[in-house]
Amino acid sequence: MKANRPKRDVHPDLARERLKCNFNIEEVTNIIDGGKDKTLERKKIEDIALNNGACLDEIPDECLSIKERYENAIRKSCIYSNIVRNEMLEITGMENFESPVLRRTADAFFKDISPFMLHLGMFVPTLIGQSTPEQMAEWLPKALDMKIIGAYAQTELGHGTFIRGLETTATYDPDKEEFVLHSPTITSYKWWAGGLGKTANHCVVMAQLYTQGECHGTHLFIVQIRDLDTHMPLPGIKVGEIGPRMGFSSADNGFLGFNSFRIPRQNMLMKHAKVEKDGCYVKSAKHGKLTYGTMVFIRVTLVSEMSFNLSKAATIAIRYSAVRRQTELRPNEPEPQILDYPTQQHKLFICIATAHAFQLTSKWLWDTFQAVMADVRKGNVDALPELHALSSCLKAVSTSDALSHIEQCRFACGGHGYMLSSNLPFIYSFVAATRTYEGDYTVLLLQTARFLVKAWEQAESGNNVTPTVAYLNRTANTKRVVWDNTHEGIIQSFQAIAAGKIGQCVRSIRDRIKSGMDYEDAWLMTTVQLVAAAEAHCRAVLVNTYWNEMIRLTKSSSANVKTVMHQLAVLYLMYWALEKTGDLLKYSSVSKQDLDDLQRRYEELLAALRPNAVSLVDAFDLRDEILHSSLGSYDGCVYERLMEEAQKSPLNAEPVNPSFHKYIKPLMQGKL
Ligand SMILES: CCCCC/C=C\C/C=C\C/C=C\C/C=C\C/C=C/C(=O)SCCNC(=O)CCNC(=O)[C@H](O)C(C)(C)COP(=O)(O)OP(=O)(O)OC[C@H]1O[C@@H](n2cnc3c(N)ncnc32)[C@H](O)[C@@H]1OP(=O)(O)O
Ligand SMILES: Cc1cc2nc3c(=O)[nH]c(=O)nc-3n(C[C@H](O)[C@H](O)[C@H](O)COP(=O)(O)OP(=O)(O)OC[C@H]3O[C@@H](n4cnc5c(N)ncnc54)[C@H](O)[C@@H]3O)c2cc1C
Repeated sequence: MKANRPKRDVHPDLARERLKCNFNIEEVTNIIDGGKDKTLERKKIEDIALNNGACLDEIPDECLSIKERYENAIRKSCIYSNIVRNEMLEITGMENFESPVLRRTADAFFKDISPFMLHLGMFVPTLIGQSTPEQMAEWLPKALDMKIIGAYAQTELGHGTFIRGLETTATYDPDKEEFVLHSPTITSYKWWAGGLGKTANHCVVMAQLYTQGECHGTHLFIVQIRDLDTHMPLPGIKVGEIGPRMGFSSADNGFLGFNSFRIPRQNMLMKHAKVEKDGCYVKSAKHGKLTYGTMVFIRVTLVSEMSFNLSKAATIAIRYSAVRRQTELRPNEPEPQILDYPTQQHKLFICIATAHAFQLTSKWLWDTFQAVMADVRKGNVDALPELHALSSCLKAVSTSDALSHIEQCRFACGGHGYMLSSNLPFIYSFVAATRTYEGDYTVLLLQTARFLVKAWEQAESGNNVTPTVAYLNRTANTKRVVWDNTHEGIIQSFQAIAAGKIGQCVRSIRDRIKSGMDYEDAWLMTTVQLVAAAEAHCRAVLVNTYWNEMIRLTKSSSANVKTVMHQLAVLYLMYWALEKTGDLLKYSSVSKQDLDDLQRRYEELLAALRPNAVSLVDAFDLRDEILHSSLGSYDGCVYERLMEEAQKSPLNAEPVNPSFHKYIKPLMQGKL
């Protein structure tokens, strides 16, 4: 059901903030979107999706039962998919079905997540990345046209991280030219796949392939699990929803078990390896991990996804902080806007800067991903290890940083930030999951660490290393870098910290081996340091990439846009330098005086950014329908919206709840 929202005048405090803006907001929006044409395209897509009000709910999702919430999510997913299929893909181009604009516009329909998200987010990319041309011709058009709806079922009850340990089996039967899928134990049940519980009729399944009596490790299979007409699970399939969780409430994450369930031979996704009719196994991939390609793709897209979520949280918290007034600074003076407190600016301006850092880095990462994939298609897999290391650490650090900054945004909104109507709890719980799914934080940083240790050893022996670790060639054999408080100096210090930490890991591993440990134990004992080293490497990549991209993208900007973009990037460098003072003292010549100076300059920068704060979040150009926030709407009518949302609580539907007569009154009368 559609809800009509009253149009209100902009709150005078927000109106005054907007008058203070000294830069061209649209120019900054264009930079964030990736160009003027991209902004226009985004607006056009948003207009198509949002101007008919289909996304608005009379009753907030959180006030519905689990079943109602799911049914409402399906209703809206169907409306949204229809718009995507019929109107939006014409604008983005069919090949850009994974366009972040489509993903972001979907947020207007779902405070939480659409049950179809994994269909477009993982099922379709797996078809594209893992199928032969014949398989693609068979399934992709149906999937894009929503004739089949898919999920990605890899994780099992007993194993998520360790893919090689998955237990589901796919045993080839040459007589019938079929694979037999089986779940031999309770721990082998698929668990978690989004959209699997109630929505999907197909899924991609990762299973151990057995043929001619031999196990060939994990491979991907496409499996129909429900009847297309009745939607009933097919015989041999046990499928359901896994139950309530912290977020993802409308995503029907599911479980799935197979009882000797048969699929045709052609349902093994055979781009990188195949099973012939007679059962002969033929591997064509030049790299053993190409079947993990969908995960790498999602890790890459998550960096931009984190920028988006952070920009939403920052917009909410900064608009609210401009309207909220609290505490007298001096007797009898009006209470200041809480945005005037430097402590509030410290919590929030880094969120704007980080959203920019992630957005600019994500575009660069996406281009790198595309280039490496183009090489892989030509048979050259040389750059895959670097891409894996890069996408792993950027996924880990961007999701982790976004999560803690979003929590800061909630803290910055005091009690009202705890209200679901602020939308901050939804954003937080969505982002909390990203730190775990598609590879847990620690696990992915340890993957990057493997690459870094090898790179360090190469650099140590005088060999050139790949571009993202090229700093090792300069710093691997240097003890401490000379501190220099310019942006170049700070970037070099981050590289020196990374090189110093990686070197320390290598020495720890070697020392442990010398004292009698085998390599595995020496590595294991060093993993706390290895995680820290990979994080440091990621920070070095982030500061360097953000800075370079900011300079490149503002080359033809107006002077004031250059200034404000520059200020944000400097803020980002200083914030992290101050967060890492212990490391700087260890790996650079920084002195206490240098750090005191840095702190003072950081505080001055907060003050310099203050007048532009509201306009900087306006530049994210997030429509109210996408923000879903009583605290963050463009007009800043915070108190009216909080009250309006409170009226929607089902508990306010009747003046006296029946439980009064049933329990409270008897208790009061001593009759219970
Ligand atoms: C409307 C439009 C929609 C568009 C949607 C667009 C965007 C979507 C945005 C948001 C998404 C929204 C919602 C999505 C919600 C949820 C989805 C969640 C899905 C999932 O979670 S799926 C399951 C994901 N699971 C994991 O990630 C498991 C993590 N584990 C692993 O990746 C691996 O097991 C491992 C930890 C990397 C280890 O693998 P293993 O086979 O044991 O290998 P090793 O022995 O450790 O390493 C050997 C060697 O191989 C290298 N390696 C490993 N992985 C890769 C790789 N992927 N690529 C290249 N190389 C790899 C490794 O580094 C080793 O190399 P050495 O040289 O050191 O030997
Ligand atoms: C909301 C959500 C949606 C999801 N959607 C899907 C989906 O659509 N499809 C799908 O297949 N899966 C999905 N998943 C599953 C997800 O990919 C896994 O939960 C994730 O990969 C982590 O695996 P795990 O749960 O087995 O954690 P575990 O691997 O058991 O990790 C538990 C802890 O052990 C630590 N640990 C594990 N291994 C190591 C190691 N080698 N060294 C050091 N520490 C280690 C981790 O750091 C972590 O702290 C989803 C998960 C969530 C939360």
